[in-house]
Amino acid sequence: MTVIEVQRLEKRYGDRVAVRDVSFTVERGEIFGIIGRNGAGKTTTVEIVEGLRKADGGVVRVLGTDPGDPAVRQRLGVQLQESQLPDRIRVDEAMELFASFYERPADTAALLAQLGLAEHAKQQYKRLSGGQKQRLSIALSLVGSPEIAVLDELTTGLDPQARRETWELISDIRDRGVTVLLVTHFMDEAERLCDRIAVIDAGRTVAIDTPAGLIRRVASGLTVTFRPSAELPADALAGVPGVATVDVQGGEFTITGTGNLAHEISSALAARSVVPLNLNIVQADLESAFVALTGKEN
Ligand SMILES: Nc1ncnc2c1ncn2[C@@H]1O[C@H](COP(=O)(O)OP(=O)(O)OP(=O)(O)O)[C@@H](O)[C@H]1O
Repeated sequence: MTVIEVQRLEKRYGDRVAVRDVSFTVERGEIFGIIGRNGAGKTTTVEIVEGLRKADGGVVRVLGTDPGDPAVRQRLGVQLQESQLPDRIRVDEAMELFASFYERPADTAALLAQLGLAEHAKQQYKRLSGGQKQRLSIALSLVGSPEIAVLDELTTGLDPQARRETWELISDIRDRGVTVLLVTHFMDEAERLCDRIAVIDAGRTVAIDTPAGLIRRVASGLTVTFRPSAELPADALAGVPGVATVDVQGGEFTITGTGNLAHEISSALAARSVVPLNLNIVQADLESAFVALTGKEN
């Protein structure tokens, strides 16, 4: 069942076009990611889904109705940006305050416990660590027992351990039946967490697929680099099985392709009595797919 539908969305700020043509649908129970580099239009898109901004063109439906509809807002959990809570508010006070906005609030003490914040309930917001603040912002987004949680740049500023813990938390939220719309510019986060991903570039959706599907779409699964131990013509490996492209820069060969690429290359080199020095084999990941799809480093 589709819970969010975005078709040909457009949004301008004055002369600046922030969103040109964004379309995607989110199905109930999935973690749907939106990835793109800074300024691609991700936040503008989700703020329209949240009912915080109005679209200039296109169609947006959330749970079958307009995103601004108060009944929809009751069913949607939105993550606050860090600066939006007063320094002195206590964790439990923030939870009670946000719970009061909802008709069907969750048990705030149980939610704090689930997010590992029970022992910080009486602490002031300003005294929390970055990871604790982030967990509180997730707790606040869940306080209304939402069907959909919209999380924007979830792990920015967290250390690797806190990032991993946050990822587990998001998986848990999904396992409890909440649909998650996740905005991120971290490729590892998207690859690890999301069931499907929309890639947004310069205000347009350029691809929508599973992480594995996006990776498969980019031509080659493997990249092999090495320096030959002896003179090797640039076209020496062109006909080797699995080889898609060969590039030589400053004596270093970079070969993309599929299949048993490293073995095939080593055999071809051995036949010429050449040894591959500094041999490196890299499996394609979402980062490389993203670069191939958008033509830019993130
Ligand atoms: N309130 C605003 N007024 C004017 N321009 C804006 C406003 N908000 C965003 N923009 C511009 O719209 C474009 C898209 O911004 P948006 O924040 O949606 O992108 P983003 O993909 O979320 O980027 P980031 O990852 O940096 O948050 C950018 O060029 C941005 O400068």
